[in-house]
Amino acid sequence: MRIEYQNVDIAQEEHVILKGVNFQAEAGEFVYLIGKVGTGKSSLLKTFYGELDVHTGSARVLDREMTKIKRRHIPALRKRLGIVFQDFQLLNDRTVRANLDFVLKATGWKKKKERNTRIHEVLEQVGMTAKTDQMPYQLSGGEQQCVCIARAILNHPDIILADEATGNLDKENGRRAAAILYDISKAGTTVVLSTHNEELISEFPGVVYRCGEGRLQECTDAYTPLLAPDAIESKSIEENINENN
Ligand SMILES: Nc1ncnc2c1ncn2[C@@H]1O[C@H](COP(=O)(O)OP(=O)(O)OP(=O)(O)O)[C@@H](O)[C@H]1O
Repeated sequence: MRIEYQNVDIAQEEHVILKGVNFQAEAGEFVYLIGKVGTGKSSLLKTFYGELDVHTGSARVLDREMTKIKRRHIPALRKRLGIVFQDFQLLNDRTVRANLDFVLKATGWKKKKERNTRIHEVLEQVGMTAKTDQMPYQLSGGEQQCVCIARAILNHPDIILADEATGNLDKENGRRAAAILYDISKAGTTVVLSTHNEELISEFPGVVYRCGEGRLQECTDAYTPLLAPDAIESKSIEENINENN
């Protein structure tokens, strides 16, 4: 198991946002975190990369117990995670290549030739090699998000955490970002994607967790009727939609 939480409370300051969280994600799994604004999706993701502390229950991320992790061990953990934010956070004063090179240099890639090869590989994976020497502001939002995904996969992370990675994008670009993340998960990386766009779930099926009313609940099965043609035939679409809400 790459992430395994048992009975973990997620709190902001003194206020518990999610109580008794149980959450699991394995290698190669595509996991959705869904739920209304302010229900705790980002807070939960932040605990996975040590941005928000947890103190209760058992909270394993890779080989670390997050309730006991020391500050000094967090950078090593983060090297094994790829993090994709909604607001891109690319460095606007340098090209796509230089953005990616910056991360490689900071994570110990000494040889320029190897860095360039890796940059080419990740940009190819997200379909962005044509934009290698462009500045971020010369790219569309969707293209910038693809570069962010490329940046997140540079060091072959075990887990990708994507917080509303499709949220600022129009429908087609959101779909494109989700498709890239989905392919990455099929190659063995665990992907956890928080999203408001529940339409993605039918196209890119995965494990679904819903945040709401201070709890996190797995509800993958609630989506199976929408995915299985037999189940859809035996019920009206309205019935399926009502069931899933
Ligand atoms: N730094 C903070 N300090 C105090 N409270 C916070 C902080 N960040 C978030 N919160 C509160 O925690 C709750 C959960 O916020 P969180 O950002 O995790 O929700 P979310 O489900 O990710 O929302 P969204 O869909 O808008 O991103 C909200 O009530 C929010 O006001």
